[in-house]
Amino acid sequence: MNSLNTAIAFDHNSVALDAANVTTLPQSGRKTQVLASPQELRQQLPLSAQLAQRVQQQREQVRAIINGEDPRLLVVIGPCSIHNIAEAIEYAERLATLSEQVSEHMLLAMRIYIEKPRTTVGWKGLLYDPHLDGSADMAQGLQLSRQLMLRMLELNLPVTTELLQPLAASYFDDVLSWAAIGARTSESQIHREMVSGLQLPVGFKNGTDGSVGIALDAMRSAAHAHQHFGLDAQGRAALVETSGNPDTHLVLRGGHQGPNYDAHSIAQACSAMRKAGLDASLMVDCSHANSGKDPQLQPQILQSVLAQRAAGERSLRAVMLESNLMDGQQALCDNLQYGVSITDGCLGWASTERMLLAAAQQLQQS
Ligand SMILES: O=C[C@H](O)[C@H](O)COP(=O)(O)O
Ligand SMILES: C=C(OP(=O)(O)O)C(=O)O
Repeated sequence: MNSLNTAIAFDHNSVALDAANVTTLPQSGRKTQVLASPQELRQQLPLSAQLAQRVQQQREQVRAIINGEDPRLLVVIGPCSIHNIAEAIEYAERLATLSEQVSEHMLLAMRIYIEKPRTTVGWKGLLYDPHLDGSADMAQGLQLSRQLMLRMLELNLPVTTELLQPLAASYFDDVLSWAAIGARTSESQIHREMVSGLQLPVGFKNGTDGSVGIALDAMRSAAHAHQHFGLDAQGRAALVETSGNPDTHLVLRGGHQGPNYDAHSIAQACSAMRKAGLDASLMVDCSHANSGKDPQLQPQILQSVLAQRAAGERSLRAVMLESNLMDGQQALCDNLQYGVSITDGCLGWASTERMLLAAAQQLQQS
């Protein structure tokens, strides 16, 4: 077992799994193990009243930016995925310091991405496999993920993530200030239903093929009340009733045809949103298909967003950036380099800091 995420200061007593917790349904081909319920995890790792108030304030700030009432730029930034808790905390401490320096012009929120949607197969994230060795210790994945998010709140950083597995959302949604629905799931009714029950701002990404329409349909669906299948607080199968989420927006992340952050693509997206009766509120993802997965291109994509804002484009309210302690990416192996992503390539800290300080100055002048 890789000891990467066991030798840290968090105390993480995994929920003991005994034979009674392991079941195989007849003729199903599936073995199941019982995990802590959302309520149990929240009781074990509670959000204090003080931090709960902080989350409410962070959500209000994100909402105000997304709805165009606060002129600052929302910057959702951090590693493509979290695989090492100590590295994530070091990154967060640096980001928290930088956040204070740029707060007049930008709201920095950290990516705590614990679930990764894979094109085919691959490591699926801290939640699923915290030891990085296929042992799938999800009991510990749940604990480590929530502990890390609480630590981010103590550092005064808004916590953001991609909500990939709808059944996992209630383990974490009380601590989040913003969430993404990824390119591979924006078209999914199940994800739209989940978003309709969240009390936080959510960005729907355009599809991997570049289609923006699916994200706009998603926003309209998520604004509605739904009844759907899900979990209750005790982790039992439940009918879930939601009231609709009005705080959603579009995330442009490029597609198979190339980037979609240029002025023409932005104008097209805004016009489609208005035609659909939606507020034209956009985040540009400077990574993924907008950068062709070259992390070093992210500063120039951010520059394009800033130039468009300076030229009067008011729909550009947020950006996403993939950044880590060190540049680049590495394959998952036994001898990992410190601070380097094991999923998509990231911009290293030195370039990240330079980029954001320069951006803050530009925003001041515009
Ligand atoms: O953001 C991360 C990746 O782009 C996404 O998880 C898909 O990764 P994959 O194509 O390497 O599976
Ligand atoms: C997987 C991600 O993005 P996308 O859904 O755009 O591929 C991500 O932001 O980590």
